[in-house]
Amino acid sequence: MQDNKRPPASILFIFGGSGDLNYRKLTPALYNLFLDDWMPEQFAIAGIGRSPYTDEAYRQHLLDGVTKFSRRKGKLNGHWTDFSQHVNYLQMDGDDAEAYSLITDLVKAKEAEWGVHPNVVFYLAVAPQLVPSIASKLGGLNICSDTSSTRIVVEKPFGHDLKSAHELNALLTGMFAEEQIFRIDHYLGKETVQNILALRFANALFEPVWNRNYIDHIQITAAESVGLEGRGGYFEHAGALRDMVQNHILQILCMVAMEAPVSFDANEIRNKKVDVLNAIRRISHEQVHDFAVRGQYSSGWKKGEKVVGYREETGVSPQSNIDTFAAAKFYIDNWRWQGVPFYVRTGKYLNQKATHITLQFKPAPHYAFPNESAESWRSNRLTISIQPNMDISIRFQAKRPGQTMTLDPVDMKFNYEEAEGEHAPEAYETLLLDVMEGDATLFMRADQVEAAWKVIMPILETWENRKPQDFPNYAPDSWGPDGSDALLARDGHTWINYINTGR
Ligand SMILES: NC(=O)C1=CN([C@@H]2O[C@H](COP(=O)(O)OP(=O)(O)OC[C@H]3O[C@@H](n4cnc5c(N)ncnc54)[C@H](OP(=O)(O)O)[C@@H]3O)[C@@H](O)[C@H]2O)C=CC1
Ligand SMILES: O=C1O[C@H](COP(=O)(O)O)[C@@H](O)[C@H](O)[C@H]1O
Repeated sequence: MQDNKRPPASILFIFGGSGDLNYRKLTPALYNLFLDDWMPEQFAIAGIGRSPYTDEAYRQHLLDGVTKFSRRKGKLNGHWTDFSQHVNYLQMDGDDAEAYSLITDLVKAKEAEWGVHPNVVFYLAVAPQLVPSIASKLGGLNICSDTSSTRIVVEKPFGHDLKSAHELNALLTGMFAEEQIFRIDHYLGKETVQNILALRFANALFEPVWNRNYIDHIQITAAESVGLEGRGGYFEHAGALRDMVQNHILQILCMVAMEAPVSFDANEIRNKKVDVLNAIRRISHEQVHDFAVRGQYSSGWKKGEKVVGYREETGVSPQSNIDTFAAAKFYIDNWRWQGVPFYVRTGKYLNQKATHITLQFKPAPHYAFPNESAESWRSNRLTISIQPNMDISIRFQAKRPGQTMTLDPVDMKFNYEEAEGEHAPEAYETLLLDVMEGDATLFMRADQVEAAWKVIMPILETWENRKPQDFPNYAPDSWGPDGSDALLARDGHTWINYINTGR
């Protein structure tokens, strides 16, 4: 057992307690924190929704989710009964102001029972249109004026565009202090994403070459092998650029490109990241065609199974112009990154589930190896695999054994799980623990969210106004539309598809 410093006494209210996110992610994460001894000594969890559940039926429903989705799978360690005694269900409509007395009553009861004033966390795992109504009612409760112990967690998507994100920020910051607001981007809770900071700033080895003098270009891929999984209704109002690039991919890009922080203070890290977003070159609507590519999948075959096209998915318009694939090229106009393109892409139904970052180094200044092709320099790169593999590998040229000076690309690899010998926590475990501890480092600040929207607005607006002539334009199991390859080919590059193919 680790010697954990547990958070103080806490009550978590989960709006959307009867929903999918809680079932699949939040409760499995909380239960894992409990098994790993990270939950507070005194804690209570109240799921909130309109659906009727008795406490017992609700706990049974959550156990089903834990059994299916916990990283521990079958090894649940038999402590569910202990854990579930801390869980209750509050049947209430978030739009009904009167019903909020259920919340204040529970806080008072726990305060009396525990003899301490607990931290109170309101987790809004509900559709975005419900957030303003619930947040305003919470903002009116006395407990929310205690800025040190009451927190509100807001799920993605944070706004639909720059204007709505700005309005939502105004509403939230009108009721809560910024330090009470935790805007989730679950990629920031992933171990391998956090490890980018350790790799860069805990080692003197990499930082000297981490700039325009040595790096030719950077690729960030967040490929998904799954399709919509019944989320067509949501995706029709989102698209891949909104769903993945505005948040997760731009946050990864910030981790790769930011300057060294002076400390791990939440605001210090977030200042450095927002500097990156503000330095991303704005592209005009006319330039979008040269800098971004969109795609939508057709029907076809996925690992031997017939799958329907996006336009045939439930909840999707047969004429839909929504992007299920997005790729873009960004430049960061600052001293470190001037002239270095950052290529990013994401898509549904692609060939692999693979999220990775590749830093392609420049050619050596003089290449005295006559047997090698002009392209050999491309073998010099560093790849950070975020998922499903969790590793960092450096590819470089080495001499092939024998009497001639012939080179082969070889990989030097660090595998996170092999090295650490234990299962890494899920992103939501890390983030929920941080919320209970009041550490906002891995959460988005208001200005970060808006700066990220500013980066993608020209692309979004252009795509919304100019309908694509060629949708659907990629097949399931592929790597996206031809235009995505053309985006890099124009600069003389190709996508590095999957680090484990050995290419
Ligand atoms: N599911 C996932 O994997 C992910 C989800 N998210 C985000 O999390 C949020 C929730 O998503 P998800 O769980 O999938 O959505 P669901 O549709 O599964 O759940 C919605 C929840 O909201 C509750 N709800 C709806 N109306 C009210 C109301 N008037 N008062 C109280 N509760 C209400 C529903 O409960 P009831 O019907 O009982 O009232 C239900 O619990 C969304 O913002 C989504 O984008 C983000 C990342 C991943
Ligand atoms: O936020 C989202 O992320 C998931 C991908 O998350 P991952 O942790 O499995 O990589 C994506 O499928 C979903 O569309 C999006 O809303």
